[in-house]
Amino acid sequence: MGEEVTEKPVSADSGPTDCSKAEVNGEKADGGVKYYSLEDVKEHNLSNDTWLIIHDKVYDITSFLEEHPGGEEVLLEQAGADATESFEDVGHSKDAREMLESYYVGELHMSDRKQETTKQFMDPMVDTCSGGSYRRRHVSLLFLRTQVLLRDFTLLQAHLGALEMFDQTFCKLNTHS
Ligand code: HEM
Repeated sequence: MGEEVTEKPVSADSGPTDCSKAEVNGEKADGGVKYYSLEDVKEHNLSNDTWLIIHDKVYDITSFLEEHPGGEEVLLEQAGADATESFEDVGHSKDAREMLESYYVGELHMSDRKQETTKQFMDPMVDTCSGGSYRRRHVSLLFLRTQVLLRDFTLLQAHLGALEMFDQTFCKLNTHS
């Protein structure tokens, strides 16, 4: 293990035009972005060659293992795999997210991406790529909507009460006249 990824740059005329057509094994699509398949990433599961996938991005974190404040072990457990969930479960800081950039090597191939993750990327409500924050946002939105509905319902009840009072007063006036 620990072998190099074969990088075969694609020439402009023969190369794929979008990442869904890009071939695997670190092949470049237009724009110079490299795409790796899940199988490619799996090969980098050693302590001297450690890759991770977080939010469909591929990171070579070999040099970071010893620096990780959460310890080397937790990273090695995820070596060569998708660590998005564990990364988000810990609730890493903004600093930790920014650190990721230094280890970026490419993108996970479109065909290996999970539906849910792709949806998070496309959802304009999401300002981070965090699955946790996606869920939290939806729960709080649901909470807000329930509050609005309850408020509307209370207003409606008050409105109906007022109408009833108006009707009663009007009827009394009519009976007296
Ligand atoms: C390459 C990706 C990662 C980076 C750059 C990173 C970075 C960091 C940083 C900077 C901290 C300090 C606290 C903070 O600022 O949030 C931290 C803490 C931690 N990380 Fe990571 N981390 C990565 C991946 C992971 C993964 C995949 C796991 C779990 C499997 C993990 C588990 C932890 C834990 C448990 C702590 C807490 C340590 C503590 O508070 O005692 N990290 N990480």
